Amino acid sequence: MLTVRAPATSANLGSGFDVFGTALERPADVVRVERAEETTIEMSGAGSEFIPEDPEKNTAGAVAEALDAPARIKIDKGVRPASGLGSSAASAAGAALALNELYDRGLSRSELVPIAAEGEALVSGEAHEDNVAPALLGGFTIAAEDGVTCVDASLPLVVCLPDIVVSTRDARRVVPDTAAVEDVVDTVGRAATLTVGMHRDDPELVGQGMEDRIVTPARAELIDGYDRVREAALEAGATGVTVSGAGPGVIAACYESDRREIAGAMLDAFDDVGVESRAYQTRIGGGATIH
Ligand SMILES: Nc1ncnc2c1ncn2[C@@H]1O[C@H](COP(=O)(O)OP(=O)(O)OP(=O)(O)O)[C@@H](O)[C@H]1O
Ligand SMILES: N[C@@H](CCO)C(=O)O
Repeated sequence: MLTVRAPATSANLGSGFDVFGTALERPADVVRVERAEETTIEMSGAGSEFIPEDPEKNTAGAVAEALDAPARIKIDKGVRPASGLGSSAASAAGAALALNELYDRGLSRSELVPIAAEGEALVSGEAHEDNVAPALLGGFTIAAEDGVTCVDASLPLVVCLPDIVVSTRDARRVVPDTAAVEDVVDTVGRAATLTVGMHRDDPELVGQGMEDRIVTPARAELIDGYDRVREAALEAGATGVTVSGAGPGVIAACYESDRREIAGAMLDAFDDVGVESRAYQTRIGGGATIH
């Protein structure tokens, strides 16, 4: 079978709601495909018992449909669903790259972004591209109306995933409909700072740019212990902390030398509020790869 490894991703990064995303070096989904008369999906791995194998309800199935590429698809989940680590997007991006190759469709990775986003539309109601873009292209991505821009960054990160489920669909319901002009001005400044920080692989600038007054405060309410975990990470040396994607994952930017201490502090802080969690010491990585 043709095999693709598709990385977890972290969307928004605070100031870039529905626009910014980064590929993570780990964890990842492994998607295997072979030609078939009709699409079937077999799931295994992290949280796979909660993911429908019906192609009409699975992000990989939506991609097979969009590419008119029926296949037997096997997905080994490294990324638990409803995590804020782009679980649904990893399978969609992996399937898009794999089926494009299997059927010789000849589409570029950029052209596959809107196709993989069909999978996101299936599960969250909107075809936002901020997870599938980095999952396909790697690095730090800016998914805007006019297309995706990619920066080849490799900043160290810690992502802590509590044993809480927050679905993207639910987390989108708490996003405010309006924002005060001064908050929009603050967001523009922070988003610009973060973008420069990514170009320079500068943890301080990226950390400053991860602050957000508009979407993150509403989402933080859905994550038990968020404020405590954020404080603990900052005290341990994180340069910025925010909700990863729609949550419940929490992401910290940092220097490599502080990663281990930050991971421990975040785990302890979740533990203090009675929530089990696991931490990934990772960095911004590349996009999906064919094996
Ligand atoms: N192949 C798939 N992998 C993961 N989740 C899937 C897949 N197909 C369908 N789903 C469904 O998508 C939902 C998980 O997607 P959701 O967007 O809520 O989480 P996420 O991708 O981990 O988070 P985020 O987008 O915030 O990073 C679950 O309801 C799950 O059953
Ligand atoms: N930008 C999306 C990412 C989650 O899939 C959100 O925050 O809702």
